[in-house]
Amino acid sequence: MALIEDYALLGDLHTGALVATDGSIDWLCLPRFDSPAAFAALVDAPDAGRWLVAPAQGGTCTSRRYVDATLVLETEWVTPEGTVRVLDFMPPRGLAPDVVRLVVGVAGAVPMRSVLGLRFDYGRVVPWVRRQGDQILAVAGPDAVRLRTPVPTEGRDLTTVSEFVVRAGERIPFVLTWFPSHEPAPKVVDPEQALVDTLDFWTSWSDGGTPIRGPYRDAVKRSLLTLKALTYKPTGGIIASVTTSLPEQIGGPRNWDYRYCWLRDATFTLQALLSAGYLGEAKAWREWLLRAVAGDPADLQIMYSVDGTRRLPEIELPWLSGYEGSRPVRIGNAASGQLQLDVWGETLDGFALARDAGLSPSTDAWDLQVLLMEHLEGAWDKPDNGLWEMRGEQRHFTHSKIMAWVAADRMARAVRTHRLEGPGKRWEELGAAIKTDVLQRGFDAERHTFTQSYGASGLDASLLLIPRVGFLPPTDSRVLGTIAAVKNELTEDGFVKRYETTGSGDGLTGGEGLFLACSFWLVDALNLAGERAEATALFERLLTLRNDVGLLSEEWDPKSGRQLGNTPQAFSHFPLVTSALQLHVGRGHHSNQPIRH
Ligand SMILES: OC[C@H]1O[C@H](O[C@H]2O[C@H](CO)[C@@H](O)[C@H](O)[C@H]2O)[C@H](O)[C@@H](O)[C@@H]1O
Repeated sequence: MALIEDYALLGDLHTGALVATDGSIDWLCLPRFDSPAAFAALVDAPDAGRWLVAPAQGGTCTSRRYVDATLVLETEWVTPEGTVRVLDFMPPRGLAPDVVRLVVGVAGAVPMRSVLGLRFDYGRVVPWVRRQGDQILAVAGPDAVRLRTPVPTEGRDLTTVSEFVVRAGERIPFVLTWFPSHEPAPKVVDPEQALVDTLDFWTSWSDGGTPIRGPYRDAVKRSLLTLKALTYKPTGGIIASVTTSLPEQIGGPRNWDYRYCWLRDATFTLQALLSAGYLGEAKAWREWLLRAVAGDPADLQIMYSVDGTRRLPEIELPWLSGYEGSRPVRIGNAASGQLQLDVWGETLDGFALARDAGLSPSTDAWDLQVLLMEHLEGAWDKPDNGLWEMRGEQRHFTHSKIMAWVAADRMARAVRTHRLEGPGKRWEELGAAIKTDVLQRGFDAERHTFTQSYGASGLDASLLLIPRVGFLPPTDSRVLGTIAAVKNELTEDGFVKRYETTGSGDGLTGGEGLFLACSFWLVDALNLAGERAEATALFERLLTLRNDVGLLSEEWDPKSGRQLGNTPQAFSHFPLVTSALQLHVGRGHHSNQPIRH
């Protein structure tokens, strides 16, 4: 079984595939990020669908890398018979999704094997497969897949197997294409041309941002490419991750479906993309948001599907055994029905940032911001589920209230400095009232720290964001006290937990790993407070947790030294970008300021 950090990402801005170091694609949803998986071995076993292309002797590759700043993956095996590379990629989407695997002989003559086991509907449906000339066609229900390759294929144990030898200088392609089963098969792509197109697409996207300099350039570029790969091109929606149910603790039940657009995650992603000069993505995000949240602001959801669908019922898939036995495997996400008050603040903060970063104004966008703010005026003092989406009793989360202050502050500022129309004075007064409330009820004067919720003693790493959002100055003693308390009580091996799960009342059993985003937020809080050396040291340790191709999942287990949770995770890659850029420029920035570097 592959480790979570064994996976590299392929993507075509509609969906994504995960390839393990043994050459097996173990996860692929077709045709869209949140469609049923055709390869679900990731959360079960090879029987649940996968596609292996590797030397016949099997085993982990010798090395792999992405080709320059692209999502073309090059996996190399040095074997006793010779050396072979497999180039894996998903070409920019034409009419249909394709996965291309190009086997390239480098030296000697290497016996190779391809084993394709398609299992539609998350491992459940074995398609009917028939041969048509040099291609095979697999059909079941709404799904059809065509595999085209010049090497012979044969059916074996409900899989399609090719055994062949690749010699130095030879290039042997496999092209897999999905299409709706009721439609004619799409035109076959030329694999070599598709390679050129894919390299061009990613290279020109990567060159399109503000040039990144400094020691963390490569890490930042890889994170930006990963964030871009998590955007759904037709709508501009940004998903949290391509996977569902990779566990927050091996064997545990905290396994969630992240193939959706959280307003919180998308706004943070926007901070990273805007700081890197990607205004086009910011515009697409704004359009997506305007469409998704249209309607009564009271009905705002914290998350939507990539096309803005609201209903995301959470169900368990009992036939899947889970990643290393971590059950249940879930699709859909019940958090979509929760009240998470921070989302208003993050969204309005995102709009403020976009304004200052030079995104052209839009009347619709301002009207929406006013409606959101007006709704929050009547809702900010309610108990909620908080940004960690706790499933226990609702309460007054300090972070949620701080983000309500952010909303009021950004809106009052927009009226004041951008001359936009609205009751600026009223919002200023509201901001002041929320601040007083937080300072009185969310701060434990005896321990000199902010607390997770009003009147409670537990801590919460989201409070590290206080200086970044500008709620208090970074060297305010209450901020420094909170940083010290988090470091003392919420860290393990220097990395940060989001909160202590035991006794937290989060409504869930089991525990979880250290949360990577919170560790980056500690970097930012230290950087803002002038502790640059400590911030840099922690940031550089965080970089060592990335896998061989620069990817991070959501969490880290310091005991086993393994990544945990869904992968790759936007919530880990966007703070990598914003922390790195702030370290590059030598000072911290507020969340609504573009990081000019
Ligand atoms: O751990 C409990 C919750 O975990 C998920 O939420 C987390 O991921 C979200 C997407 O990245 C992020 O926005 C949120 O802040 C995180 O807590 C899961 O989606 C929830 O259903 C679950 O309750």
